[in-house]
Amino acid sequence: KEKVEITKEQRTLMKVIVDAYSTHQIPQDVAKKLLQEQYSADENFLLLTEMATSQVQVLVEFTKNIPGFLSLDREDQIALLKGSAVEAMFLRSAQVFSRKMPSGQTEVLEERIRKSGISEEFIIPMFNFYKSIVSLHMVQEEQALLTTITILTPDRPYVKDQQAVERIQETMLELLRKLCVLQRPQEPQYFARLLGRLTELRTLSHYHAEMLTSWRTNDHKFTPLLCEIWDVQ
Ligand SMILES: Cc1cc(OCc2c(-c3c(Cl)cncc3Cl)noc2C(C)C)ccc1-c1ccc2c(C(=O)O)cn(C)c2c1
Repeated sequence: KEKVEITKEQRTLMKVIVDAYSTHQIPQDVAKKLLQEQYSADENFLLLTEMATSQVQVLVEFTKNIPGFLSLDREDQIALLKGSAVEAMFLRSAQVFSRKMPSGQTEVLEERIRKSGISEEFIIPMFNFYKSIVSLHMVQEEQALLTTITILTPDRPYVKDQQAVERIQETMLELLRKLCVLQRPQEPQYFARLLGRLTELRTLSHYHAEMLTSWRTNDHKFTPLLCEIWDVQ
């Protein structure tokens, strides 16, 4: 039986990442709007756009706290953020469905996503993904590390120094592997299941590109930040 233990520096790394992950959250006033605004498809789209914009700001702040990220080439930092934003946001929005948000916000959020002009062909895989994340019952350390690993994917478009990204990602993968072994000794495949979700995320981000196109053909507007990070308009 492999004797797994977390080293002191791994514990420090874990604390930095989890603190950053829990500190940067969507502001309450944005989340509260979920319950207030009325329910038209346009109103829902507008709210989701506002949440996505806020989520990107949260994501940028979180990423800056990933040890080693700011020492990467600046253009590579941008390429990693642009390449991973949708995947990180799907992970984060899935986690909203994992932990019940206060006062029925989760149900309202689901309704607003279902009624925001997204066609059924994308709604189905999106909510299947949410279910697959909920079923993992991830703890916060796992959520934070899985998001970090997604951001540090070396083979995103336009990344020049992939080795530098790989080195940091490997540190995070090793830490997550140990955590899984320690937290779930009865589930030896749990780490592999977590990484399997990253494959699902890639598929979702391809669907997402089509979602954006169909929204745009219906003349939906995005915010400047979303246009920049998603290369639309
Ligand atoms: C729930 C959602 C949706 C969202 O984007 C909404 C969108 C998406 C899209 C879709 Cl629908 C689903 N997943 C990922 C994408 Cl990126 N694609 O385009 C849009 C907009 C531009 C219409 C962005 C962010 C959140 C989100 C995330 C975290 C929290 C949170 C917490 O952490 O406590 C509390 N609240 C209310 C949250 C809301």
